[in-house]
Amino acid sequence: MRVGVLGASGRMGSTVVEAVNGAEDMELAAALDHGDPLEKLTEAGAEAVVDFTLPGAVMGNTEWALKHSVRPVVGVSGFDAERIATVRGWSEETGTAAAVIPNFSIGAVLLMRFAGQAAKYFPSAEIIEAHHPRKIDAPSGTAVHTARMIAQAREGLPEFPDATECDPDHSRGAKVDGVPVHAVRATGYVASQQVWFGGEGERLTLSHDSTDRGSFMPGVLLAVREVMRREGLVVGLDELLD
Ligand SMILES: NC(=O)C1=CN([C@@H]2O[C@H](COP(=O)(O)OP(=O)(O)OC[C@H]3O[C@@H](n4cnc5c(N)ncnc54)[C@H](OP(=O)(O)O)[C@@H]3O)[C@@H](O)[C@H]2O)C=CC1
Ligand SMILES: O=C(O)C1=N[C@H](C(=O)O)C[C@H](O)C1
Repeated sequence: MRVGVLGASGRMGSTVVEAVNGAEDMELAAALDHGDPLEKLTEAGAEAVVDFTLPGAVMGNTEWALKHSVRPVVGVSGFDAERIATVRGWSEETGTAAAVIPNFSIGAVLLMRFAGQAAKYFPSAEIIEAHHPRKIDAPSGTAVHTARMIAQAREGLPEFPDATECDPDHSRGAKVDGVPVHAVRATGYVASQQVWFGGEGERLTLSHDSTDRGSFMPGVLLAVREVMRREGLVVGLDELLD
């Protein structure tokens, strides 16, 4: 299969270029970055395109890819429910499959799955995510997706207990789908996340660390293979794991 990469000079994009070049069933059709015309994808016969640009660029790229029958595998963060609905609409309209994957690392995906499983058993839950200081968005896409899974699993249950009345500096974190999320940006981190659950007389902590961007590559290659044989929109790698 012929695969294009957008954001190919970036931290993730350059790692994806290496991974595609190393995959026996894939050929790198085009490696594009800022200023390169998207037409190069169709000229090079790309069937799928992996997008690791930035939140401000990704929607235009995805619309273009879908309208030109190039299947997008989107790794860029910042996908709220509205963006997902828009991409689903384009995918349905064009009959072209797509994938939006908030986190390609198997460990992070399992953490999210376990958080969804645990959520209904605990009255309290908070998310702490930590990333390298060059990340431009907060909270992380992974934290947003995790919060959504926790909120879905807790539908109909009481709100988290919290007596805070005064918090002018938002020390209690951002509320994403009602779940407090705390974002750390610090040298030495690639991508880490913890979910803290609290119950009467007990605590459960789920913790995951990506220490190298190689951790995302098996998931990227899996998503490319799957988007080539599926229809519609896939959201999250969880759907693609056995
Ligand atoms: N889903 C997942 O598992 C993961 C997702 N991410 C997400 O991926 C995204 C990229 O992260 P990262 O690689 O660290 O970021 P980088 O800033 O290192 O890379 C982004 C690259 O995209 C380029 N770019 C920006 N706009 C365009 C455009 N319109 N067309 C083509 N290229 C463009 C940038 O160029 P320039 O610098 O010139 O602007 C840069 O080379 C982020 O949203 C991040 O959160 C990251 C890791 C894992
Ligand atoms: O910017 C990053 O580095 C990462 N971004 C994604 C996110 O926002 O969740 C995935 C991973 O956490 C790394």
